[in-house]
Amino acid sequence: MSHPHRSARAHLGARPIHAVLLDLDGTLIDTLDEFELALGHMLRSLQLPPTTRATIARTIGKGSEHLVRSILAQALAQAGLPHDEQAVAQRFDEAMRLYFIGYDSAGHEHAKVYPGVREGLQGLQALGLPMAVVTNKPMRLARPLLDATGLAGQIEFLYAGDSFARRKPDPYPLLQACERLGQAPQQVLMIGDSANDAAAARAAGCAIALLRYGFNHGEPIEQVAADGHFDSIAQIAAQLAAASPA
Ligand SMILES: O=C(O)COP(=O)(O)O
Ligand SMILES: [Mg+2]
Repeated sequence: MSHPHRSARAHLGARPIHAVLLDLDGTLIDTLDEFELALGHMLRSLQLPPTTRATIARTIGKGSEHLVRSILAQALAQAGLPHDEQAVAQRFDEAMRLYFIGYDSAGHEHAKVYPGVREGLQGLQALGLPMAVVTNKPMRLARPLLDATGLAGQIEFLYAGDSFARRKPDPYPLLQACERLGQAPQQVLMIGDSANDAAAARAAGCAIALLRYGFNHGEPIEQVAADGHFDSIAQIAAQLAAASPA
């Protein structure tokens, strides 16, 4: 589904916006509880010490392999076990398997859609903007989450962390999404919560709006250059609408 001939009704500053790409974790949905349950199951099963929510929040955003590898290395270190690359590699496949089992059994009742998301997506839809999700989360975790929260109905499609060989901060998935939406990247707005999203958007030539409530690898999001920093997606929709010519 593409909308290439519609004239722009939405603007961010002087830039006409014809479509929107959305990050998932930390942008649409607060998934910290699910991550905590899944990693808790993984660590308990491996008889390793638990991690903390703050550590998880700092480590989310670069895909499941990165998350599992980092948490595994830290838990091994904490247990006084070897935690070099080789030691981690030895347990990695089993850890991933346990992580997915933990994630599946966590269910989606813990997933919290952030305030202003449903209203914001409706506002963007009302401006005639087609939307797609571009996440680093693997498809088998991302798809059920969008279905369970009812957000799937508002987007055209989902590209996940394993949809392509390259993922954010590489611009490739964003460029593929722009092409499928039939829009030049310069007229597409990425909405995200991290430096990873911003780097991918910049490299793709997209505009980038960053949310203050997500997980920016534990760093203050204001430090990441963007076309705007916002408190909610509803606020972004309002700004795009306000800047639109009548
Ligand atoms: O699963 C992750 O690491 C992050 O996913 P995101 O790209 O939706 O923030
Ligand atoms: Mg994110």
